[in-house]
Amino acid sequence: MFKVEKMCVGYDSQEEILHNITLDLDNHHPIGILGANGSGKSTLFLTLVGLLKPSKGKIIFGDKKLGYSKKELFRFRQKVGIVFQEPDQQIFYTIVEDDVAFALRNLGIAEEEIAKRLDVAFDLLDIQHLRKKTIQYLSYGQKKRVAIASVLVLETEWILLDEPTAGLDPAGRSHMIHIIKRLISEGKKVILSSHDMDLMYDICQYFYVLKEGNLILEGTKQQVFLEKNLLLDAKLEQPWLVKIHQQLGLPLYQDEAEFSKQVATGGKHYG
Ligand SMILES: Nc1ncnc2c1ncn2[C@@H]1O[C@H](COP(=O)(O)OP(=O)(O)OP(=O)(O)O)[C@@H](O)[C@H]1O
Repeated sequence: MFKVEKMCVGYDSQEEILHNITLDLDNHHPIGILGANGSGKSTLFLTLVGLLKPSKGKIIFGDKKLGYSKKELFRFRQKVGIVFQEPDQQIFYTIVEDDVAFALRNLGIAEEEIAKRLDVAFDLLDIQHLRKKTIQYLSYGQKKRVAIASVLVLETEWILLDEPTAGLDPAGRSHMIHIIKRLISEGKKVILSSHDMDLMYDICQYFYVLKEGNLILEGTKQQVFLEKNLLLDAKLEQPWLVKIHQQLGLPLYQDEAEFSKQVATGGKHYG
């Protein structure tokens, strides 16, 4: 069980950033947290992994209220991993493979097992060729993939990805989408945060929309993306596929692939 109940969060006691947030993260994977700049997505993620402590409310994980002792957080982080928006926030070592192995060595995992996990992660992220490189000289997109690798090797049940495509060029963005879809198909429970509406529509099944630290909308694709005015109010746009649906009266397709298939087969469901 992974739930959030009536949670308020601030960085200090003066200003509350998240207000009365309730989330049920167990159903409808993958989950998308939508919100404009400054709406509180990163703050929510920091709280979901126990780096920030709610001033009110609670997080429930596996039937228990999350505790904040070192021991409890250590155990929790074996289950829930986070990839920060800025890769530099989670890079500690100079050489890629040392950095990715860092947490595993801290956990006392055998070198043979570490080598195996690194290989799997490097293959998945297509960064085998970077393993001996100095991280400092990598491109932003390459650093992002290294940051994901360092979380993947922990083999957590959950992965939180904060703005995974921010700062990537179109090729980097497509590659990142491919990586996220692979993670999902391999059974990871993924929570994404982004204001990239097309990406979120394509990947996620259930959505929470934040506006100025308040949860203003939640639901499935149908329930969230047809709420044009609420989305605009949250400074978000409808995904292009939804705009087409509304402008042409087409059915709301699950994703681009379904849309293309319908168009190619003569759109038998139109009108
Ligand atoms: N370390 C901090 N100390 C104090 N306030 C902070 C801190 N980090 C973020 N904030 C404030 O919290 C609010 C929410 O910021 P947050 O980074 O969570 O939003 P976001 O939705 O992730 O934005 P973005 O899309 O720009 O990354 C903002 O008003 C921001 O100024």
